[in-house]
Amino acid sequence: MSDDPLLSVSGLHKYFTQNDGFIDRLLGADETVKAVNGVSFDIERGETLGLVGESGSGKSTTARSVLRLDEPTKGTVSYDGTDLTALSDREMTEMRKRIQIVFQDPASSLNRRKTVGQIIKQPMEIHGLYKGERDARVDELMETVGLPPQYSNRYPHEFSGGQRQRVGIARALAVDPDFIVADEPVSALDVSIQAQILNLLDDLQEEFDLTLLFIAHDLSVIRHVCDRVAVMYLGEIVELADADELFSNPQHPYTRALLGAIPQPVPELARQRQVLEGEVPSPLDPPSGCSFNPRCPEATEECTSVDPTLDDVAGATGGHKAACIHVDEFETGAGVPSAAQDVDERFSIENFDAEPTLVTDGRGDDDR
Ligand SMILES: Nc1ncnc2c1ncn2[C@@H]1O[C@H](COP(=O)(O)OP(=O)(O)OP(=O)(O)O)[C@@H](O)[C@H]1O
Repeated sequence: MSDDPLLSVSGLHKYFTQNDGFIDRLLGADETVKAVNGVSFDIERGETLGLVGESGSGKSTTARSVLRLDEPTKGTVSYDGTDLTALSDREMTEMRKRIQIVFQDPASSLNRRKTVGQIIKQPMEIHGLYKGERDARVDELMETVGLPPQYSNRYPHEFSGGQRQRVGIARALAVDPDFIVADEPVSALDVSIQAQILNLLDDLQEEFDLTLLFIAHDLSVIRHVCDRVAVMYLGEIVELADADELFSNPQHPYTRALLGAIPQPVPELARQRQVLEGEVPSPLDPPSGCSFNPRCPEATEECTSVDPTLDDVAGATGGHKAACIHVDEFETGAGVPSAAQDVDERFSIENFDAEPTLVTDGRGDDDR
């Protein structure tokens, strides 16, 4: 870690208060959803940090709180030395030129009534950028993301799912940001199209010197694009490591279980894997002690009362941390023997060079 990360998140909390009904409010019966509960991480310039975990673990809320799309309850978010949580709304709007987001579902995140050209142009208009050159810039951005510029006057429904996500990426690039949050950018897409979009993001990162926070629930996707990975469970980071280290030497039982969920073609290895049973508990009523203990195959009595902190893994390199009181008792590198190899095969290079085909029949569903 350098002393000068682009993004530094410290002690971030986001609690939602639920008191839906009139009676609840009258009785003061608030219920607190601890969606993000004390998360800290840095992202270096030019780095891609992956945030992974099951649905409901708090990944999107972490990203939204970093961008102040949800106001953080507590904690600091330092971006290039500026504490975002202390900025006025006007200052934050100004800062959003530098920080953009790509959403999961391009179908719902693009305005159906606007042409893709208008959609890509809009951030430039909001921020008063590229006056007089916006049309030319739309064409250039469409080319950059692999879409023919002559289709800029078409509507989102005339494009396929993968192409719509390219439009979402072009929109994010329009204001020339240096940091992009990609919130499950390929989850809604077919696997072969996922590879194209991941490859595009890889290329763009290099071309535009981007720093990325990449959110996914699928470790295979994370493996392909991320330099480092933070594993989230019930609002907390339970493991943080370089991507190679995480895949070859997973420490937290939750990470091991997530790795075990990656499809395993070798029957012998498939039998060895840990199965993750049950669901993420409600953040309205988290378990005491380690929040993973009710589902953890390694849990002991102590785990029901001791809340583990995210500590350095003994003997590991590259800032590998895990939040588990039993971590030093586990066998090193004993996660899922060929998980890394499976993932590499799934996103093999053959999947990467397919040219996008534009949908011209108006259905726009050929590559989802
Ligand atoms: N606006 C909100 N009001 C109340 N609870 C919320 C709100 N937004 C999120 N939550 C809750 O916070 C928890 C974390 O949700 P979040 O969407 O951040 O998880 P996630 O890991 O991104 O999952 P997913 O992949 O399904 O989006 C969930 O229990 C969710 O129901």
